[in-house]
Amino acid sequence: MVKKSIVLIGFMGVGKTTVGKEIARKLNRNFVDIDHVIEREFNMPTTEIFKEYGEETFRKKEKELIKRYTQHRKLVISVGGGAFLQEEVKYLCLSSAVVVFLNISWDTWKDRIYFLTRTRPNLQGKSIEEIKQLFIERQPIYKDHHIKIDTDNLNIGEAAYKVINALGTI
Ligand SMILES: Nc1ncnc2c1ncn2[C@@H]1O[C@H](COP(=O)(O)OP(=O)(O)O)[C@@H](O)[C@H]1O
Ligand SMILES: O=C(O)C1=C[C@@H](OP(=O)(O)O)[C@@H](O)[C@H](O)C1
Ligand SMILES: [Mg+2]
Repeated sequence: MVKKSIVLIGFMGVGKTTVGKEIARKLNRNFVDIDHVIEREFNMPTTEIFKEYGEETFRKKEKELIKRYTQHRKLVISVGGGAFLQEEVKYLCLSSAVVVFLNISWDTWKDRIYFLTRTRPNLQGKSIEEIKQLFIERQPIYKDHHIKIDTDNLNIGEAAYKVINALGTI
């Protein structure tokens, strides 16, 4: 098994946090969810950070923390769906970790929307058409990765298993 840290990327709600936790449990590694670390540092949920300080401040902190955690080996790290908007973050992850893109189709994703809007500032106040547009616009930022896993029709355990299997092949 690779000794590098594993970084999970993909659109909001694809399962980076839940699947990441499960991968870490199965591999007996420590798990870091960058959004959770940011929320702990600001002592408020992401939605409040966006409202109080703005997205730019959030992105700055996100980059700082990703820089810190990608220096470690053997972690499983879930980054937010917008982290790869920052070229430096993308470069840091690709050069020091194994980047796993969790992929989901729009058809599967749209059935999850009701679980997500309350906690995702970038979905709030948007119509389904606008969210679909964001989903499409975001796809290019995930195109650089080491492993791609299609998660449609997989439950959380199956998705974690598929990632671990793929890690064994590189
Ligand atoms: N493979 C899956 N099948 C069904 N539901 C899932 C799957 N992966 C994640 N979920 C659910 O989708 C929601 C968002 O998952 P989460 O891990 O927070 O996504 P992300 O961190 O990518 O934003 C949660 O309610 C989670 O339980
Ligand atoms: O895609 C985005 O812009 C964001 C995704 C969120 O993480 P998840 O991808 O874990 O939902 C979180 O970092 C923040 O709300 C911004
Ligand atoms: Mg998450």
